[in-house]
Amino acid sequence: MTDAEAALRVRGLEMAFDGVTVLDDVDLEVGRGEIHALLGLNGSGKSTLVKCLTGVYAPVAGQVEVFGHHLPLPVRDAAAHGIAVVHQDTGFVPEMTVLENLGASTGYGAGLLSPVRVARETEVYRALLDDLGLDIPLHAKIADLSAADVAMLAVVRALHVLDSEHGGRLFVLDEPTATLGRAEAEVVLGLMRRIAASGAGVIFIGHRLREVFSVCDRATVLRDGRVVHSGPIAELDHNSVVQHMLGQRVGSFFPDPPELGSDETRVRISELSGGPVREFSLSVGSGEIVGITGLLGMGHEAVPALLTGDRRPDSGSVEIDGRPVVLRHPADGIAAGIGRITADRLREGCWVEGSARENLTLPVLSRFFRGGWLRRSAESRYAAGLLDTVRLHPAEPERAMTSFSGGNQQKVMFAKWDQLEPSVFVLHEPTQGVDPSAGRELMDRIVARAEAGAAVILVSGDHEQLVELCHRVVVMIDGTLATEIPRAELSEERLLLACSA
Ligand SMILES: Nc1ncnc2c1ncn2[C@@H]1O[C@H](COP(=O)(O)OP(=O)(O)OP(=O)(O)O)[C@@H](O)[C@H]1O
Repeated sequence: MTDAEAALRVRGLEMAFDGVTVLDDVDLEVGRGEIHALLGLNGSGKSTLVKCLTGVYAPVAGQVEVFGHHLPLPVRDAAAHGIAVVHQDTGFVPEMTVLENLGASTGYGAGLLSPVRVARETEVYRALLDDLGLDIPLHAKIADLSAADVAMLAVVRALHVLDSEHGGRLFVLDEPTATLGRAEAEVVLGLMRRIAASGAGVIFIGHRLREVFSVCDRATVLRDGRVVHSGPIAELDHNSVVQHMLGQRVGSFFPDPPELGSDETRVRISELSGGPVREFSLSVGSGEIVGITGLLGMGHEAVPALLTGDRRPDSGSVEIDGRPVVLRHPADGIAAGIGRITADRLREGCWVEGSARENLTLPVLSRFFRGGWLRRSAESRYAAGLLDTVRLHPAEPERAMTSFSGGNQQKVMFAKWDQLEPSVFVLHEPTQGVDPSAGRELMDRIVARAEAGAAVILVSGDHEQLVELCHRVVVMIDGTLATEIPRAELSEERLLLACSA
């Protein structure tokens, strides 16, 4: 690649946390107009590399060139150098409105004598959202939006930086589609193609390899902080990518669901209504894995909160093992034996300021008190054991959640709920942000939980996962159950058709 063709050149990048090397002599080249996949298992160093490019972290050594300009390290004011990023953690302030969040990120009205120009900001962002076909109210609070809308807004914000006077040209997307259904992910992928076609360099970090293959030109694979492969995407396939990530051959990416032994109903949901969900009925048997899906906004993403007491239903009933359960509060769900993995781990379900131990033992803390004293070492040993069950290495329970990679945070959340051996396990996008190998491990655990007798409800926009893992899948349209597809008839095409019917 000549100087004129390169959007980004990274040479010999080194980064360490507390003396532990996490990026080791990393080279990366991204051309103008190219979409470049940055791939690797959870914790392989992808996000850290991006954070070095944006100045969040100061690398120990290395060189970074953007469009032929050598950037002194640590990078300062990445946007001014033309680098726009959508991070996994969007950093939006939940209590502020969409407009306030977007405006704050580009510094409107930041000076003493430059008041916030609400009308102008509204106009600019309305036009950007309209351009992308997004119907997100600018005056809604971020906290009230779905995870998918928030992901889209993060792209809008980065796009605005690219369009701004800073004139950004290198667009980095760190798992922008992780919480999105297929149709919504397509919007983001389409946006990436447009940005690349305009001559920008695009780095795409994602674990959904189908998306990577559909949109990327070249790929670089990191393993334990080192580049183990870099080249055209056409030279790779699903298996070879995963082999590069793992450094060894892998088996299937999905386990089969367990054989169904009995037709005993574990959970019966009858005419449940609340939020966008209307008169939703579903029965799931012991050992059964049932998927719920739909296009964004069709109500499937609101079902988990109704089933776990996070949102009080307006009407309808839920029975577990023939006994009615009242779901007014999350504690009601836990008491009834309902476990829940939330789709948005940073906002719900995870205490990000806490350690892995504090997160893991929260639901069972009383077990570790003796004579009014917390037996910290027993608690810590127990937490380490749980980390081992999800093969999280290193199994260091005292580490802050913020220092775990996104996929490893998801593993901690899984272990937290799985330890309670729920009789109904409601999983909302359980493998989002998890690499294919760790995803397989989590899915094995899901199957094991079903084999142990739980009714598993898998709410997901990942059609491939639903097809492989579920005994049947129900599709929601306009808040109600529209179609039910048995395993024998399940295919991604069938699901897509049912969702868009
Ligand atoms: N602030 C931090 N302090 C200490 N260690 C960190 C910190 N941030 C990341 N790490 C460690 O650096 C390594 C690389 O993490 P990074 O988040 O870059 O991985 P990743 O490839 O982006 O993973 P994922 O796909 O799960 O997002 C991991 O071992 C992680 O635990």
